[in-house]
Amino acid sequence: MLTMKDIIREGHPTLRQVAKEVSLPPSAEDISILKKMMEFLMDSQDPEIAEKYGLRPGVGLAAPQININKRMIAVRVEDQRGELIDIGLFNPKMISHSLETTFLDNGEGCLSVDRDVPGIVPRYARIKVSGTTIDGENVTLKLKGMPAIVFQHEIDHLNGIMFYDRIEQPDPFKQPLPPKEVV
Ligand SMILES: OCN(O)CCCc1ccccc1
Ligand code: NI
Repeated sequence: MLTMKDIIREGHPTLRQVAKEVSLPPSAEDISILKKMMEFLMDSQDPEIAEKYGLRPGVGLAAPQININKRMIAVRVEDQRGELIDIGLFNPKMISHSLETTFLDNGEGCLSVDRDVPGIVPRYARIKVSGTTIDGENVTLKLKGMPAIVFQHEIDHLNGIMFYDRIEQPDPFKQPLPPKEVV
């Protein structure tokens, strides 16, 4: 099982690289890696297992965070209806997004960042993501709310982007402007 020692921390060069596309159909090895990433999220969200193995709870994980420079992400998060989105994707791609932006009031964190970095992290409010599942199925997901935010955080990792890169400086709590009204 993956534990925190498998997760690289900021300063490790892999977190700043652009990850490579996974060749499809996925190899047995890539499938195994993505399954382990999904299992990590499940373990990290189980209070007993998380406590036993010292896991920080996570709602998403990108392969570069375990020092694998491949375009693979796992997401395990509830949507606003309380539906669990529990998915691993090869080569996820944001194919469209809303003009409208959103953000988490308490900002974001990262399993690869062992410090609090306060500030507003602007994200698109609604996105469409395409990708290939563990079963080799091509899917397109329409996402909003927390799932949309988590997917954007994970896809950023595949492009070497950390959440704090998006915090407005010097005013980290400056509210992003709403999209211009189309008159
Ligand atoms: O890359 C995933 N990871 O570092 C775990 C934290 C995920 C996450 C936390 C807050 C908002 C969006 C995503
Ligand atoms: Ni992260």
